[in-house]
Amino acid sequence: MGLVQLLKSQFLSQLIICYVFLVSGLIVNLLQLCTLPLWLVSKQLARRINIRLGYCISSQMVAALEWWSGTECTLYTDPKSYPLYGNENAIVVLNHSFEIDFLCGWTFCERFGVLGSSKVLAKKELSYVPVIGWMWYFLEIVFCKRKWEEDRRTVAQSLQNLRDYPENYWFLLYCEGTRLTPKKHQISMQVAESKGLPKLKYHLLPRTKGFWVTVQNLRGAAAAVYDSTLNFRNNEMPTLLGILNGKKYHADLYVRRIPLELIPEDEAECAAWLHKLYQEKDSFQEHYTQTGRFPGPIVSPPRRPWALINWLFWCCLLLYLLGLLLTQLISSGSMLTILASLAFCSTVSLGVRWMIGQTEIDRGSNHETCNKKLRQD
Ligand SMILES: CC/C=C\C/C=C\C/C=C\C/C=C\C/C=C\C/C=C\CCC(=O)SCCNC(=O)CCNC(=O)[C@H](O)C(C)(C)COP(=O)(O)OP(=O)(O)OC[C@H]1O[C@@H](n2cnc3c(N)ncnc32)[C@H](O)[C@@H]1OP(=O)(O)O
Ligand SMILES: CCCCCCCCCCCCCCCC(=O)OC[C@@H](O)COP(=O)(O)O
Repeated sequence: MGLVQLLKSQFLSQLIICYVFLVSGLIVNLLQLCTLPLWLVSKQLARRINIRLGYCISSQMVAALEWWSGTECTLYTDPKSYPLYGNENAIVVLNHSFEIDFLCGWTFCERFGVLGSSKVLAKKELSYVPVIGWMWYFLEIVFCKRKWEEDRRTVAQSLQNLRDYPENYWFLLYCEGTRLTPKKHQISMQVAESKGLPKLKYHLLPRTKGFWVTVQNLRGAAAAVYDSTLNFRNNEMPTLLGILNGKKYHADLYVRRIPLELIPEDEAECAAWLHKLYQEKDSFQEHYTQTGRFPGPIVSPPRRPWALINWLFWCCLLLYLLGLLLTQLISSGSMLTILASLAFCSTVSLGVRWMIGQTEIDRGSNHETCNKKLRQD
């Protein structure tokens, strides 16, 4: 193990990264809160400011992936579609099999200049996660309770609000609705069987309602669906803790651009279209397993320096302040202040560990396994 790798694997290095992320994140959340009155005066300006503030947070995680762990991301796509990426609104459909799939998504957003404005249909529980969840509130992220009776109205309304969004965005949709586990896969394939649908080997059966409502409400605002299939080389199952440890992974993403006009308007036809899409996605994963690559040419976008620059800025500022604080602490010699500082460090460490827990599949929800309709079936 080299010296740099040894440094990356040290608890202290990781604690510093977490401290910078948490403290800068809370500062940004506070600044976002301050933009609230501006929404009344100029909504579009408030949105543009929040895009940049949001970037300060999400790009730190991208920097950890790209610069700290050195993870490489390869894009397989049609060169004719490439110039459109980042220059139009799009709905991204991505497989939900890995703990850091969202982070790989963010990396591509960063490389195409839409990181600050990127959107997702996220479960409501994530809106309570400090820093990220609170940031999402100001970025008009669409939350769902995964209860269609309630979601059909709220999700449609939130999507309508995005129609006049001032900057290009990608709207991410995990149609599988939850992360893939063997148990969830088994149940999902029982549902497929009961509906007379072909079984999928690498995906859960897609939930079609969210996709339909998204396409219908963003028709005319989004130009295309980016069908995206992600996998990692060497059968790796990457984790956020691995990234913080400085472990390097290699992600491969296969993207097909499908103009939105090609997607049927009728709900049942749209659902059938999505099921067919997932059968195709399954065949791409099979191809990957067999050959170690996706079909089509590689057109990889380079990483940009902005995420690193933002990260270095926050590191310098917050480590300087921490240094000042520690110097005062040591010179004061007060036992109480020293104990309070230790308690602060432990809180940062535990707080971020809890946040990282949100990304862990083992701690995931039991959505699917406790689906009411399924139990009735
Ligand atoms: C060039 C580069 C391109 C791309 C780069 C890639 C990406 C970058 C893009 C953007 C990045 C942006 C942000 C990323 C950052 C962070 C994201 C992090 C995480 C957030 C993700 C989540 O939180 S995922 C969870 C929430 N999302 C969803 O659930 C979406 C999918 N779900 C739906 O659409 C649902 O339909 C619903 C939520 C709208 C409603 O759910 P509900 O459960 O109430 O309804 P159902 O859909 O289940 O309806 C009932 C029907 O389902 C059938 N059923 C029952 N059991 C199952 C089962 N196990 N599997 C499948 N189907 C089932 C049931 O029979 C009913 O059938 P009907 O025939 O009656 O419809
Ligand atoms: C700079 C690095 C600092 C690292 C610490 C940051 C930790 C913050 C992480 C919070 C990110 C929250 C995003 C979680 C995304 C996710 O994957 O959600 C799961 C859902 O889709 C589905 O949930 P489930 O039904 O449970 O599978």
